[in-house]
Amino acid sequence: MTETIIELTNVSKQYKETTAVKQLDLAINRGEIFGLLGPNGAGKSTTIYMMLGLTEPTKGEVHVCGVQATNYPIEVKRKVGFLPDDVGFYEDLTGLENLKLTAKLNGLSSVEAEERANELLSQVRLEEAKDKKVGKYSRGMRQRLGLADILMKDPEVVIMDEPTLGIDPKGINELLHLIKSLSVENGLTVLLSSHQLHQVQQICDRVGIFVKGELLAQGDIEKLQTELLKDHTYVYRVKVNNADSQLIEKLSMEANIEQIEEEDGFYLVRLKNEDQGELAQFMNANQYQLLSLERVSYGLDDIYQRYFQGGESIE
Ligand SMILES: Nc1ncnc2c1ncn2[C@@H]1O[C@H](COP(=O)(O)OP(=O)(O)OP(=O)(O)O)[C@@H](O)[C@H]1O
Repeated sequence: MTETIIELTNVSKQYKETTAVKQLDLAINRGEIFGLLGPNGAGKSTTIYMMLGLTEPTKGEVHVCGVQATNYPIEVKRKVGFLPDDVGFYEDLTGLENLKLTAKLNGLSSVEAEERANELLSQVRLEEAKDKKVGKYSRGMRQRLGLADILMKDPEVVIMDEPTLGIDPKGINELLHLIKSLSVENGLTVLLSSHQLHQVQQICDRVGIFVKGELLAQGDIEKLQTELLKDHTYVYRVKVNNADSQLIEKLSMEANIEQIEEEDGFYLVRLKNEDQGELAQFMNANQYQLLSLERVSYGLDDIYQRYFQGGESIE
């Protein structure tokens, strides 16, 4: 049976004139990896801070592990591990020494701390670097140590804000696979934010697409594909020999035309249905010489790049 572990109900966050998050309903299930996907400024960090009880929603309710996050942030902190942008470690101490300190702060004895720290270092694949000073770690290694640090308190949920930022491609792959295996092995619920579709696509069970504070679509990648691609099924790339300034205006008055834009000397025309014959007829009737007419097939990545990455919302 699925159990909701993070639940946002009609949540909005207003900063003066900026609406950072708008009427957000979101339910994340225990054990799943959920990706908050969206361009910069979409409202991902604000949403995460509200889940952690670090900022108060202007409207709506946030529950995490059954706790009302806004009123009980300390309770939430006990159950949720948060990996911030850059975890503050003692740079002059080794990875192992840093983790042992965290373990002791969590109430473990010296012997237990040593044992648990070593266990976690091997889980995050840092055994070989455990005696190296953290100041010498790469960003990817720091993030992995950060994960070990939050796993020390056995959290039910791990939340990460853009965890792969500033890491090289190999490090990104290692971190993403590590997140996936930690979630599977420990039954951890993971929420991570990212502006990179191909990253969340690799490991997330479900993804929510955020644009300008609104969750425009959510579901597994397959569902997102279907939902987002359905609006982009009938797109044609058209080349006209004698195009003039009136072409777009005239064409947009045709019944079957949903949208038209110019790109690199071509027209990209989105039709309401498959009837491309109407397009050819229009050109003929208006004395435009059609040089080419071809169907464009989009992938999810194309749509994300085109309509979301730039911060525009889909029509
Ligand atoms: N403390 C604040 N005061 C005023 N406006 C804010 C504050 N925090 C965020 N905002 C605004 O709210 C909107 C959402 O920001 P948020 O940081 O949540 O987006 P994001 O998706 O996490 O983007 P990024 O990846 O750039 O952090 C932005 O327009 C931002 O400028």
